[in-house]
This record gives sequence, C-alpha cells and structure tokens, in this order.
Amino acid sequence: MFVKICGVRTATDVAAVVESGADAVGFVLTESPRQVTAEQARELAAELPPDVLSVGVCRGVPVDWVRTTVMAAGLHAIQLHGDYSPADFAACADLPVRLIRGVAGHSTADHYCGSHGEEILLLDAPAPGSGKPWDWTNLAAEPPLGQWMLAGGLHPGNVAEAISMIRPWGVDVSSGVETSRGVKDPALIVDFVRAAREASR
Ligand SMILES: O=C(O)c1ccccc1N[C@@H]1O[C@H](COP(=O)(O)O)[C@@H](O)[C@H]1O
Repeated sequence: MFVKICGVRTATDVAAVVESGADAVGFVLTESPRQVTAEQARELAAELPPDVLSVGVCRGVPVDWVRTTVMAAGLHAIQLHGDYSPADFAACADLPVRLIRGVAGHSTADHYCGSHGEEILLLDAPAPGSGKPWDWTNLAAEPPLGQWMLAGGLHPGNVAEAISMIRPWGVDVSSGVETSRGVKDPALIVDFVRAAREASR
C-alpha cells in the first residue's frame, strides 16, 4: 500500500511523515491553505530520506509554470490536479520526474491509469483538499485499471474500511491528518499510515 501525506508545510510535518513511514509527501505549490513556495518545498524536501517521494501538487496553473516551479523545488514527482489534458502530461514527459494525475473520481470506473501518460492515477473528491468524502463504494465492483490511489475525505478512522472495500494501489490524505485547515497533526499522520498499512496486510 502506497501512502501519501499531502499538504505538508513545516519541518515538524516532515518529521512526522518520516516517523510514520509514509511513501510520499505532497507539497502544494498552487493556491491552497497549504500552499508553499518552491523554495520552501525545496528546503522541506531536503529533510526527507531519499526513498520518500516528494511531490509537487499543482492545480489551475499553466504547465510551463509547473515545469519551472517543480524543477526549481527539486522534487521527484508532479501531481497535475484537475483539468489537465494528455498534451499537458506530454509536455512534462521529458522531465526527470514521475507524473501523477489527480481527478475527481466517479462511482463508476471511467478513468484508467495511463490514459494521459501518467504513472499514477489519483481519484479524489470534486473539491480537492476539502476533507469531504465522495461515494467511492462502486469502485469495489469495478476499480480503475492500473496503479491508482484513493483520496478525498480519508482519515485514520475510515482508511482501513476504504482499503478493505476497494483495494486501491495507494491512498492520499490531507485534511484527515489536520487539527484545523492546513495545520497537520503529527499523531494523526502516524495513525493514518499505521491504519493503512494494517488494512493492507
Ligand atoms: O490539499 C490541497 O489543498 C490541494 C490543493 C490543490 C490540489 C490538490 C490538493 N490536495 C489533494 O486533495 C486530496 C486530499 O484531500 P482531503 O483533504 O484529504 O480530502 C489529495 O489528493 C491531495 O493531493
């Protein structure tokens, strides 16, 4: 089970992610209560062990800006979130990064990983980073093809059930490991990763 903690903003958050054993960290580089600059992301990512994937999360900005900013931050992966086309993904294909496509999920499996040239598909709620869950139950019968992650309203108390029900390749969380919007709770991060790992055994 691949576990990503998104919206990390402080050195304390990074330390909690490392302690938790999560696989990936998301730095939101565009408008959000969790937004960080490229410079901040670079400094925070420098604190990560090399095997933790650092992801630049971008939404609603041109792909040229994404390329420049993620490269300036020195991150391992780009998460293009929302209305990005296959051409946008193709425009990043020459970069030495992994590509994640974040989209609003549906209760039917009308997305598949790789359709836009991405390595990982992320099915999220319509409002990313809102903490609001969506109805993912139908994915159990017809999950997307390929390497895909579930996000949107997950938290330590429901991630095990979600994993048991629909068996995603990975899970991603932001609000569910926060005490208030944009403020991560180290204990919730550790609890979330533990719950996800136990459910996937
Ligand atoms: O977290 C944000 O603020 C954000 C902003 C822009 C694009 C994506 C964002 N986060 C993504 O939202 C989900 C987590 O949602 P939740 O808060 O746990 O419900 C995850 O995919 C993040 O990458």
